[in-house]
Amino acid sequence: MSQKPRAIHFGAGNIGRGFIAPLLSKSGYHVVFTDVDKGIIDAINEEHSYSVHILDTNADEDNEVEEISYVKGVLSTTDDLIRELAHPKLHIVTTAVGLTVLDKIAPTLARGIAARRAAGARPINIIACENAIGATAQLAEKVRAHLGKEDAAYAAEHVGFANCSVDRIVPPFDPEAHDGASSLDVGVEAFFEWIVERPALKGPVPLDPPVEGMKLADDLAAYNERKLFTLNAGHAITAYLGYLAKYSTVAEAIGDERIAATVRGALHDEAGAALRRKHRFSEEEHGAYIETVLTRFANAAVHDDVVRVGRQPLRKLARGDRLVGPARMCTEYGIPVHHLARGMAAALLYDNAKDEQSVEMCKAIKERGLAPYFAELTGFEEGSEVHGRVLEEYKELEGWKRAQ
Ligand SMILES: NC(=O)C1=CN([C@@H]2O[C@H](COP(=O)(O)OP(=O)(O)OC[C@H]3O[C@@H](n4cnc5c(N)ncnc54)[C@H](O)[C@@H]3O)[C@@H](O)[C@H]2O)C=CC1
Ligand SMILES: O=P(O)(O)OC[C@H]1O[C@](O)(CO)[C@@H](O)[C@@H]1O
Repeated sequence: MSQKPRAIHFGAGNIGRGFIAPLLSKSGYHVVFTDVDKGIIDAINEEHSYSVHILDTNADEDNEVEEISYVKGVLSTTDDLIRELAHPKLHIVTTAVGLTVLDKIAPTLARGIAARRAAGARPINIIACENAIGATAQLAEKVRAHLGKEDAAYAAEHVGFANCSVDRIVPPFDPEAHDGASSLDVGVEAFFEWIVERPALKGPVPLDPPVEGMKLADDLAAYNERKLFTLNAGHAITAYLGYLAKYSTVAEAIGDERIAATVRGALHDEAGAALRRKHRFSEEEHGAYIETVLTRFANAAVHDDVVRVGRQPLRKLARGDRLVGPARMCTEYGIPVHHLARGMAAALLYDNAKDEQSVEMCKAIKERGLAPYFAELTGFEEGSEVHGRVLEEYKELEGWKRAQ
């Protein structure tokens, strides 16, 4: 039996296989993937390895390939997973399943924690690598709801729930377009950033062994907001405007000067101005961060569909999320929002019959009216400046839609 420290990763999808597991594996952890998808788990247990293709027109070297080996898979619906969660060599549990799935994995994690208490096992850290501020805190609350009193007391002492900011663009990968690639392979951009909340970690800090590429921060909130309100905000605006203008990928959409101007304005003059005020990022440093983000969007080597980046518009229009979040921050600092208003309007026009949230949103706008619905969704009251501007932008963008 391997004496390596172990990591369990929930969600053997793009970000799991393409970002988190590779860092853990390269740092000396034996990675155990768990997923509801039996096809992926069976493939992992047949191959025990796969390749990460670095696809980046911005990188010095194109088509670099990293081999990830010695991985295994466990179906998340079986008791094998509880045995894995109770393993004495388990150090870390990560997730990349989607924010809305955290509810579903919480009872399993609670059972795993109870089994660790019964076995007197070592401390572990749980990190939810989802696109949201405080995703791990949300998971922790859901897990605690399933713990008895003694298990909760054990968890408080021995289980770290650390929030993080997770940034790497990993769209679905087409193995057929790459010689010799397998169905488990993934295609990623070269850039990555994983920042974890240091004060929440249990046991040795940095982790033992340290995870190469995992940065630790005492003030995660600043990095979290910087990422969500820059990369994700700009990405979402590019995707929604790109969809309206009938582009299929983010790289194509950002190549349209009308879209690029809106994204630049939203990131530099609005979200960026508010982030600099709140978190004291220097103009030079934050400007460079935004420019890197824009260069990443233009990377045509990763084929990133606007419908992937725009998926679930209601989650993206939630109050603390990537569009409304920075707009609210702007209003707190008296910064007018023109470009972000256009981005929110484009999100409200996202009409994709294959996306459940888009269907729900379009139906609600039709039945309840745009003005009250937008106010209810975002908290921007009817009659407020932002509300009025979003309505104006919506009307103008309807013209884009008709023009196609
Ligand atoms: N793909 C990307 O570029 C990035 C994604 N993220 C975040 O990472 C998370 C995952 O995104 P992707 O990897 O793109 O999605 P994905 O769809 O490729 O992977 C999610 C995986 O979770 C599995 N899953 C679903 N329900 C499950 C359950 N109950 N138990 C165990 N596994 C389950 C799915 O079968 C799938 O394999 C999302 O929160 C996303 O916002 C964050 C940064 C980058
Ligand atoms: O994964 P979500 O939250 O649906 O949003 C897509 C976003 O996530 C990413 O995949 C990575 O941060 C971005 O490409 C994009 O902004």
